[in-house]
Amino acid sequence: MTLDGVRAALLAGGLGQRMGPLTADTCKPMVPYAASCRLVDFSLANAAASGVPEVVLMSLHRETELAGHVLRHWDGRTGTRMHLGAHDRLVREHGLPGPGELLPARPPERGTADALLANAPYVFAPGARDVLVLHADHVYRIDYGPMLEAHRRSGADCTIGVQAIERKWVRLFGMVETDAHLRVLSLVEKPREPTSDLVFTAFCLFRADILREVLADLAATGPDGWQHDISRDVLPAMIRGGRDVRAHPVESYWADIGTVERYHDQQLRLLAEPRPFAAEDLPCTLAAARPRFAPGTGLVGGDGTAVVEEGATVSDSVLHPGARVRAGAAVVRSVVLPGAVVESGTRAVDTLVLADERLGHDRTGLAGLDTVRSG
Ligand SMILES: Nc1ncnc2c1ncn2[C@@H]1O[C@H](COP(=O)(O)OP(=O)(O)O[C@H]2O[C@H](CO)[C@@H](O)[C@H](O)[C@H]2O)[C@@H](O)[C@H]1O
Repeated sequence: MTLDGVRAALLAGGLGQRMGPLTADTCKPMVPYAASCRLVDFSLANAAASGVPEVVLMSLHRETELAGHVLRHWDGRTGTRMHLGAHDRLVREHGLPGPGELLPARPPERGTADALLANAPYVFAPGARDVLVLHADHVYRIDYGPMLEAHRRSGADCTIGVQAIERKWVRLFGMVETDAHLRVLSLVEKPREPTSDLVFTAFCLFRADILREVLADLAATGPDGWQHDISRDVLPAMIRGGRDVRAHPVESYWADIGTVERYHDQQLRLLAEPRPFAAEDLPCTLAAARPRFAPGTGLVGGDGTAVVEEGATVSDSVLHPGARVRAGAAVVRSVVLPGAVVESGTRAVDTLVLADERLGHDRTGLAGLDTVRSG
């Protein structure tokens, strides 16, 4: 099935400042994940598997690397075309810039709504009846088909993903209140004292004409009249203005990877039963071979791409392709990134082992990750 008349707009421009050393040399969407892929691959895999005809990549930082990855692995996959926004023609006619060269910089953007405005000629080009907003740092598996079906059946102006979570975490998200018919009554971004368990999963479907109109109205208030954000401005303006905004409950596993801690914890969560992903469902772009779940050991980059030497101990961990754990080393509840080496006689516990360090001492916990890089 294809999602006719849907164009996805992928938010992939955040700096990832809360990702610590993981984003020192790359942008957040390109951070390795789940022993098989990069963060951006999850939303792209969902789009491709759902039959979204076109995805507009809305990136800002380290665009060349991201654009190269997206074109190489995802352009044309199951018929889904990747569009690089303002850079699309340039890259398709002249190829990606060579080493040391950059794609032309774009003016700074203040929030997610600015990304839509800056990419308006591509997001709103003819052919899009609905715009599907996606994020490059979300780990989940979904078919957007049933969501589109509900959206079109209800005639909503916008349909947003929602998930019920523990009340104490709601303050970190956009909080949603609905009526019994799933009509959204309010969306409050990062509420201090939450009054609902429902949060916005941040992927949503807008009627393209309505989204364009609301963005134009907000832009007309001047640069300081709003916060340039989809959750803080666009959706509240629609709700206030009496537009029909509906909630689409997401029951399956969904995680937003915003911090180093989430990055660590949610990868270990992949190992817990019920497993959110089977190995064959993980997008695979880091190596040709799929990773495997090894009982007790964890998730290991496939077919010799991650090496656990004889006499090494690895438990409940994620080993990316190119990682090596030497004989006599122990890795416990840790994530070992591509190319990282854990030397003999050392213990890595509840931590991340980065690519450009050879871990030759004991380390427990995530604190101080910024200072242990040696590369
Ligand atoms: N100009 C730009 N161009 C391209 N990409 C950009 C961009 N500005 C930001 N982004 C990207 O868009 C995403 C949104 O990030 P924000 O930090 O604004 O929101 P947050 O993730 O906290 O909450 C949001 O996501 C949670 C769910 O995780 C919701 O509950 C909440 O309502 C919602 O605001 C990030 O992935 C960021 O990298």
